[in-house]
Amino acid sequence: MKLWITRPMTAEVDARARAEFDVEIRENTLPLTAQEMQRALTEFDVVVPTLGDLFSAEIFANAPKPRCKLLANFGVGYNHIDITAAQGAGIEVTNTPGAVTDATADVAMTLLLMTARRAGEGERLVRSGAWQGWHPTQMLGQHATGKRVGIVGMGRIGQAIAQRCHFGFGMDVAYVARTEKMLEFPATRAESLQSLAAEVDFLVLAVPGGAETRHLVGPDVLRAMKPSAILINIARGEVVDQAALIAALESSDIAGAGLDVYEFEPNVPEQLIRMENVTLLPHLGTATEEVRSNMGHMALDNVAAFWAGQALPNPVA
Ligand SMILES: NC(=O)C1=CN([C@@H]2O[C@H](COP(=O)(O)OP(=O)(O)OC[C@H]3O[C@@H](n4cnc5c(N)ncnc54)[C@H](O)[C@@H]3O)[C@@H](O)[C@H]2O)C=CC1
Ligand SMILES: O=C(O)C(=O)CO
Repeated sequence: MKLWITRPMTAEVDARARAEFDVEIRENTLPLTAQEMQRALTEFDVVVPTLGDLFSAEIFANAPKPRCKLLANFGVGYNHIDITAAQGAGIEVTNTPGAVTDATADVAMTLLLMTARRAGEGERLVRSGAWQGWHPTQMLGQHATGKRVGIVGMGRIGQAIAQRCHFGFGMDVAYVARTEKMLEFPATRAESLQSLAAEVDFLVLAVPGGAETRHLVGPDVLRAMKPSAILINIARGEVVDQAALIAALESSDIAGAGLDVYEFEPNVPEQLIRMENVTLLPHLGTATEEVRSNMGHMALDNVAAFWAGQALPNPVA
């Protein structure tokens, strides 16, 4: 079996891959080009892609009889792969659920606290040398403890965020979901995203990306939010209509935003970069050595199961 790992992984994952498989590890850290995706489908039996590798229907259509039989995605989000087209081409897809959950929830809390407490702005002030010292009304932010948080996408990460908000910060938790969730702490299911947006201090996005959630948060939802509210997005950039978000921030319809992901990643609009009330992180959700190793092992477990003819541990859809 020929395996292609499309980015360098942590040392332990690379070492395991080399020990267990006939593997080529691509040195480049940028997304695959269309030509490389064709190569992935025609020259390898199994490929480990990741976010940014846009395996569109067109890519699969251009490789009608692919050698590749498994895309073992590195990451839980798989909105960059057209699953229907992959399956139509006889290619299975797996992902890495669970390995990412706590780290991504931690980054959601980082963004929430940094934005509410103006931590990025404060850091920039200290580094600039312009800080003139403490005084009672210096850089007043928003108190987070005891406030109301609304979670959009009450899955693994959404629930881990809700848990942190409830147990760590005594927040009131509300959410939108198709079904009521059985949780170990109190949380209210809102009737709609619009009504949730209207009643919370922090609106946190944790839904998968893809056509179904594209621009889920647009002008209507942003207008419904309180002027004091903060939007947090750790999901996917396109879940938010970025132009509408910029407009809402510019007209003070909302108080701020904490973003780990962007609609046209890694392109971040100048307007957002200029705003002091926006915290901007470079898609750091799972960026720890431990978590990236766990994700890599999970992807390789799927590869190994596939090659042994066993049931795939983490098939998507
Ligand atoms: N910033 C980062 O580095 C990371 C971002 N992510 C993103 O987070 C997403 C969620 O991951 P998990 O929690 O593991 O997935 P999950 O599948 O456990 O949870 C997603 C939840 O969203 C719900 N949902 C889907 N559409 C919805 C809608 N329109 N309204 C309300 N709820 C909706 C689903 O029913 C599910 O409960 C991933 O798909 C990925 O895009 C994941 C890991 C790291
Ligand atoms: O797992 C994902 O979906 C990510 O965004 C990065 O870990």
